[in-house]
Amino acid sequence: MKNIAYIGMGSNMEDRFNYLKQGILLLRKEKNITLTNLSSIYETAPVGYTEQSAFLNMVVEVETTYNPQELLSCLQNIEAACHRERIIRWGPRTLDLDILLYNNEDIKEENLSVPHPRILERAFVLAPLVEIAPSTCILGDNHFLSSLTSKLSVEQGIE
Ligand SMILES: Nc1nc2nc(S)n(CCO)c2c(=O)[nH]1
Repeated sequence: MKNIAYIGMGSNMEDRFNYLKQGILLLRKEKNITLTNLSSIYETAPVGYTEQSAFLNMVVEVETTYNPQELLSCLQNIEAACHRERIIRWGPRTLDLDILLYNNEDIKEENLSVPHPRILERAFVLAPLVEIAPSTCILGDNHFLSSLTSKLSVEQGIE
């Protein structure tokens, strides 16, 4: 069973570009993951914890036979291989890999929420995501994020 997932990638420590490249190379080595699309790389100002360097962000589309927990574990192993140390929770990192979307599934588990809970607040995620997967962000169809977006719009009285 092939699953489609979108993974947010970010780095703001040391050689940021090389960490993104390393992350992509390690993803490509995974036999249960096929990279099917890569966004451009965006340089973005830090949000949340702003006392840190600018990030390089991108989003990759993958096909995978991993279930969400297996995919999460794989991404955490790749982060560790890129010397990811969680010193300050929202602080600088060599490589950050977040599951943004997994099919159209709504996952709420102790260690995993998909769609990513802050996806709609983060231009550094939405810009690369809409670049490679516009249908995930267009109102009107039944894609889960669209329904999330439209729900947010209604809640905020936009519509
Ligand atoms: N621009 C930008 N700001 C951020 N703040 C946090 S936390 N992060 C890490 C997101 O998991 C980022 C990021 O990747 N990019």
